[in-house]
Amino acid sequence: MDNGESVIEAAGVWRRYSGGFAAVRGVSFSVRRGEIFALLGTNGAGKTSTVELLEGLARPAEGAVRVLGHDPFDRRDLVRPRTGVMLQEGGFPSELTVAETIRMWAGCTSGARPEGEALELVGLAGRRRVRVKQLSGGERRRLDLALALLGRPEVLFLDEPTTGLDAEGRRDTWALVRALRDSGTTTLLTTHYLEEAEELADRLAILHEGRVAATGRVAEVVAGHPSRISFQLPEGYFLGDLPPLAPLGVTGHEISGRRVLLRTGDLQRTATGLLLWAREARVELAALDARTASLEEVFLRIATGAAAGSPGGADTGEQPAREGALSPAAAVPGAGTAPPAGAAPPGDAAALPGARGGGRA
Ligand SMILES: Nc1ncnc2c1ncn2[C@@H]1O[C@H](COP(=O)(O)OP(=O)(O)OP(=O)(O)O)[C@@H](O)[C@H]1O
Repeated sequence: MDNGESVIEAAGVWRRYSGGFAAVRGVSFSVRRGEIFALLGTNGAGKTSTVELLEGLARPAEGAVRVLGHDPFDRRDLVRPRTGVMLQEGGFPSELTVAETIRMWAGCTSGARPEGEALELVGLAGRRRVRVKQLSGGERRRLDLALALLGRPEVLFLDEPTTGLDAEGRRDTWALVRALRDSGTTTLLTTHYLEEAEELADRLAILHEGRVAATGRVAEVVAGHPSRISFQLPEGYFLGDLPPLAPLGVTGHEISGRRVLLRTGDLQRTATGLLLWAREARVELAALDARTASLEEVFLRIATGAAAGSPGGADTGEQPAREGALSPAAAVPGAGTAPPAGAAPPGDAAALPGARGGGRA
C-alpha cells in the first residue's frame, strides 16, 4: 500500500456512539498518494466521525481503516509521526504566544520545521509575539494549519481548514495545500465550501446520513445530471408556444410567472432548438441563462432529495456508491416530470447549510 497506491483507505466502515446511534454506515473510499480528497456533506453527515477513525482517535465498530498501510488505531506509533492533523477546534493554551505555541508543539514533533518556516508557510510570520487569545478566528485556523504541517507530514487530515478565513486567506490556504500536493503530500479534507472542493479536490465523496451518496472526480459526480436553461417568455407567449420539448432533449421543466426553466440532458441541442425557434418567432428570451450541472446542484439534490425520502434512522447495511454515481435516494426525477404551473423557482438560490462553528462535545 505504501508504494504510490492507496495511502488512506476506509472499507465498509461503521461508527456507533454510545446509545447505539450509527453516525457512519458502511463508508468506503480510498485516497492515493499525492491526491487531495474532499469529504463533503451537510451538518451531521458523518464527515468528522469518519475522519476521526482515520486519524486513529477511535476504532470502527465494523469495517477497516488503513493509513500508510497500517491500522491507525492499533499502530498509532507508526502512523502518527507521518501524519498531520488539523482538527475543527485547535484548543491550545490561549496565554501562549504564537511562537511559544509552535515551539511547544515542535518539542513533541520529531524533525520539526523551524519556527520561522512554519509561520511563513501560513502567513503568520508577523504575528509571532501575539498571544493566541488575541488572534482572530482566521489567524487561529492558520496557526492550526502550521501545527499540522510542523512535522512535514506525508498525510494531512484537514477538518474544515478554511472555516473562518476571509477570501484571501482561503485562497492562500488553497495555494499551500496545492503546493503540498505537488511535493507529494496526500490530503484528506472536509469542507462545507463546495467551491473549495471544486478548486482543490482531485476526487471527493459526498456523505449523507453516514453513507457515501456520490463519489469520484467533480466531473464524474456532476455527469448525468441535467443541464439547465432558464429565460423569460414575453407577454402573450406560453409554454405551449415553444417547439416540442422532448425531441430537444428536455427532461423536465418548471414555470414561475413568465420565467421558464428547462432541464436537459443535451444542452447544445436544447439551446439550438430554442434559439432557432426564438429567431423564427422574433421572440426575445429575456434573462436567458444556460448552464451545465454544478457540484452545488448535485449536493443540494442529495441533501434535499434524500432528506425527504429517508426514515433517517434504520441501519440498512452497507451501500457503497458507484464512482461518479448517485445513490437511488438522490436520483434525478424522471423525464417530463414537472411541478404545477406557478411552482417556486428551482433551488439555485438556496443557501448551503452553514459550517458548524464550535468544537465537538
Ligand atoms: N460524541 C458523540 N456522541 C453521540 N453522537 C455524536 C457524537 N459526535 C457526533 N455525533 C453525531 O454523529 C453524527 C455525525 O456527526 P459528525 O460530527 O461526524 O458530522 P459532520 O458531517 O462532521 O458534521 P459537521 O459538518 O456539522 O461538522 C451527528 O448526528 C452527530 O450529532
